[in-house]
Amino acid sequence: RVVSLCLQGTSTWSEKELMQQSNHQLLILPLRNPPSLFIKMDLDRKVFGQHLAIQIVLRALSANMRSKRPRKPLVMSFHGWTGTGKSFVSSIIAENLYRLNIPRRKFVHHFSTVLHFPHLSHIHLYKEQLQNWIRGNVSACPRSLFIFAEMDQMPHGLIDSIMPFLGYHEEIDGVYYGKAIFIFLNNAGGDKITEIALDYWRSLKRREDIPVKNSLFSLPGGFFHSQLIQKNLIDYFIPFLPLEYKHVRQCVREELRMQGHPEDEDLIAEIALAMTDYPSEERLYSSKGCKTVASRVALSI
Ligand SMILES: Nc1ncnc2c1ncn2[C@@H]1O[C@H](COP(=O)(O)OP(=O)(O)OP(=O)(O)O)[C@@H](O)[C@H]1O
Repeated sequence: RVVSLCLQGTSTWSEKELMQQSNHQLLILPLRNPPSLFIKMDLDRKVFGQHLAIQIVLRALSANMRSKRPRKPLVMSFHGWTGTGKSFVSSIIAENLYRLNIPRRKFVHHFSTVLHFPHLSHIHLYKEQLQNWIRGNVSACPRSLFIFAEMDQMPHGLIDSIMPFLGYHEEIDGVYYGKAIFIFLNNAGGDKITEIALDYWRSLKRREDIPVKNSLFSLPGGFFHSQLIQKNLIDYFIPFLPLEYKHVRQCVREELRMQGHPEDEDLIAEIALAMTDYPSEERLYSSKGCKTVASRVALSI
């Protein structure tokens, strides 16, 4: 009966009231607005070692959501080593933007370069499909969230094809894009971020003291040759720091809890120690972040 769902506005309908509306063609669902309190609680509780990323994400979201009619869509680019929480944070954002437990596939669109755009020779087709997908979904639901994984492997021409949607336009062919949110996930820049974190550590400074405005965020290489950068369409470059022993311990503890096992301190220390492998001398960071924690816990129990 619910033909189309859409997330909009600041309505405070209850779930029951929403269900009563469900015979309408278009069901407008309330967004969490302002979202920052809920997201902040979730990010602070679930994400370890990423104070910088959390801080910037929260500022970015509240700036965008505060405005009734943002002048451009919010575009954030997450950078960092594998397993540091880029996808995790984007799913927390997705979960928190919407108040109800309704399938999020209507509003949250995930693209994986490897999965969705595997053949370079089909790039013209992909461009058209991608533009149509974005246009169609934003015209149905202005507050749509688009998450692009493995952005650094995406063919440049393809990224550039979504450029018109990311800029300052009142409307394009009758569609307003200012409420859409785009998140790009990248490993590009991860080594540089680690280098800076390491410098801080070596000069006995706390990583929490790395300022938000740091040169590390003018990141090089990979998809940065794209027009997205040259045209300044990315609003925030968000660094994900490499995870330390204590963060991996937190991930292991959380994983044990999730898998319903007691918190075995020896096992927590053993897994975290085995995973902290970089640099080879100091063994300060986990080069896989928390990515393999779940399987290691499953294997060890
Ligand atoms: N900072 C973190 N705090 C808590 N858990 C984390 C963190 N980073 C990673 N994890 C855990 O590890 C899993 C894998 O991390 P995630 O997929 O977010 O990494 P990623 O940075 O997106 O990696 P990749 O670059 O390989 O895609 C998450 O689902 C989460 O359970």
